Amino acid sequence: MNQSKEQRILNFVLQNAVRGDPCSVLDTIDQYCSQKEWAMNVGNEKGLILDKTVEEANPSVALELGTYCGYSAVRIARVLKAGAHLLTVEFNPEFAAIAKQMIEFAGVQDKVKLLEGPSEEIIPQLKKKYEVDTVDFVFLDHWKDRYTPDTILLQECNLLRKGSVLLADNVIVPGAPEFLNYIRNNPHFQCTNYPSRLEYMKVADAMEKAVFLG
Ligand SMILES: Nc1ncc2ncn(CCCCCNC(=O)c3cc(-c4ccc(F)cc4)cc(O)c3O)c2n1
Ligand SMILES: [Mg+2]
Repeated sequence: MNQSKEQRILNFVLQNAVRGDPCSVLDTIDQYCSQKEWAMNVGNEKGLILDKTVEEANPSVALELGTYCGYSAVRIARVLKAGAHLLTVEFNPEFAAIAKQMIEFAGVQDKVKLLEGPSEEIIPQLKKKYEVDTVDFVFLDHWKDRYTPDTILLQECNLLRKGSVLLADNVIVPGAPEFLNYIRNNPHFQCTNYPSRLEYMKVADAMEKAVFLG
């Protein structure tokens, strides 16, 4: 059975990156995906925006929707303060298995909890099943038409607090026009747009930050 692209990315990391060194894992994924096979990791350019946003938010509890191969989970976990943790949600079992190995190889497994299932099922379970009070930071990188319903669901489940930071990937490509319309016209959120490039391509993309005002 021939390998998937995601398996090839993981194998390239296992053979070329330094175990326990998150930066070398990120650099190795970026090297493979820019030189060999494109993949939908947030990448290094938008990754720098992600780094700065996470560092500024300095979250105790972070949530990621759409783990994929674990690139942004490693990216986020490596800048979390002691005792903080990331919950990352992935519904594709093959991607979840790849991401689990990627996170462990990078050595950030103690900071990351990978939850398998669709966001719409996991979010309502966060308080009772995963003992979450509120989330301080959310990275939206899953189905682009789930950004709005899941932002509403987070509010309905009382998972946001005054100052919670949402950061959405791909608001230009593939695009999340309905989310931009919702969040920019919602008085409970303060929005900022960060123009950038689509990962590994000379194509414009952007990230949108939205701070919950309570
Ligand atoms: N509800 C739920 N709950 C949990 C879940 N876990 C996974 N999923 C499904 C996520 C499916 C992948 C989402 N990501 C993207 O589609 C994506 C695409 C591109 C892209 C592609 C082709 C181009 F030509 C240009 C750009 C670039 C990106 O950076 C992207 O992030 C879930 N859904
Ligand atoms: Mg993305």
